[in-house]
Amino acid sequence: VAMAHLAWRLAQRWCQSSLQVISFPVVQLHLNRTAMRASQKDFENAMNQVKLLKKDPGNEVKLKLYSLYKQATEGPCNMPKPGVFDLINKAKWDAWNALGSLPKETARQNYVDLVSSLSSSLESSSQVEPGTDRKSTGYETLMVTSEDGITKIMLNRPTKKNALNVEMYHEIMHALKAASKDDSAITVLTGNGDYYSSGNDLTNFTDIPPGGVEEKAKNGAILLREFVGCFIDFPKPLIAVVNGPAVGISVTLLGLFDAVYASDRATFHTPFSHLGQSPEGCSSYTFPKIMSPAKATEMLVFGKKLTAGEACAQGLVTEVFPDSTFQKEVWTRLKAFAKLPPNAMRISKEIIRNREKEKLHAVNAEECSVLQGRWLSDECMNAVVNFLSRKSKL
Ligand SMILES: CCCCCC/C=C/C(=O)SCCNC(=O)CCNC(=O)[C@H](O)C(C)(C)COP(=O)(O)OP(=O)(O)OC[C@H]1O[C@@H](n2cnc3c(N)ncnc32)[C@H](O)[C@@H]1OP(=O)(O)O
Repeated sequence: VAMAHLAWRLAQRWCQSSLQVISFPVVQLHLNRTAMRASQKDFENAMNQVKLLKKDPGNEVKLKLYSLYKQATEGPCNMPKPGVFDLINKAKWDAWNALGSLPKETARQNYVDLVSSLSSSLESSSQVEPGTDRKSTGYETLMVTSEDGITKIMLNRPTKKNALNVEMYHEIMHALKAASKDDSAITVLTGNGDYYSSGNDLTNFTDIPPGGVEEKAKNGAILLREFVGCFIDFPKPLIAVVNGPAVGISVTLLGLFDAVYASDRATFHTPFSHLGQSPEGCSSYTFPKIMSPAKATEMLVFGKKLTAGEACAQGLVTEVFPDSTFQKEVWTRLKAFAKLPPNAMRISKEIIRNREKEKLHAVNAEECSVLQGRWLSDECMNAVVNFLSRKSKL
């Protein structure tokens, strides 16, 4: 009842503000309007043009762009309809669904035409030369780039401290799968803005499906297991560039990375007991191994927050850098790593990880099953309600 009440209050608030946060599909390159039928290149150029618009075209246009983009890339909407309280995703779903069986080619052309009309009415900030970088397309919660042998996956919800919403979980899995197959030598995860990540987006708990909270918890456990599984199985060196504070699942996952570089501004906090929850990301296994059972207990059970220096002393962080030189020093180092023979790095990682893989998957399954129960507990529900009704922060 408390959750439903809260969700309703959130819905009322979001009615006024939610559409402000609908983000654009992204990509690159500039517009070519010579062909009658829009080519894939025209489409990509148009997507980049959208990204460069200086002025916000308004929610209605953004929804139109979103729906045409989805129709052009995925065809008719066959996603389940989001719940009534999930206002942003429902607005997006409605717009996409309204396009019915519009052919992909027509959607692509309409997208290009719409962007063209916007570009002439709204000044764009700059032109990006074709092919100057390799930003990946279509992510709403991430910025993914690939250059110098490094695929960089940047969490990109800075106004929400890079909290992981359901879409971000899916996009990270997608980006990791793509990175595992691309020609980069190493993969980096980092955050945009002042936080690395504030962990699970606590509003994930408010969108209750028709099957109720039990179904929500079950779906959450399935998603979490698949998500963590992607980190367990990732085949290339995976490096975390922890640019600021990290909370919850963004901390626990660090035990599955091959190296962790942190700014001295970063902190590491897993307040699971405070939230009525329990450890995930295989941390119930990796943390005691990395830092001793007692130190792991201080973090995972008592919620002790570590500074970057402390996390380094405990072995969770590989090296700490002053914030003022963090990016420069870390990326210089990463570029040097990326020049090493990629197959040798991959095979060396494999031989290290293979010893543990089965165990890690078993731990992941158990943690998800325990968490599924925790999410249904009063302790957890009260903690989430308190955060969302602004009664508490970490
Ligand atoms: C499929 C499900 C898998 C679940 C896996 C299990 C994972 C577990 C975890 O990760 S547990 C950790 C959960 N995270 C938290 O409890 C953090 C909650 N956030 C905070 O305590 C604070 O926001 C803060 C300390 C991170 C930052 O505080 P402050 O600097 O004062 O900023 P704001 O609080 O004003 O935050 C700005 C803006 O971001 C929103 N926000 C921040 N973190 C989260 C979050 N985790 N979930 C949802 N929203 C978050 C915050 O509400 C503000 O939004 P607003 O501007 O008010 O719209």
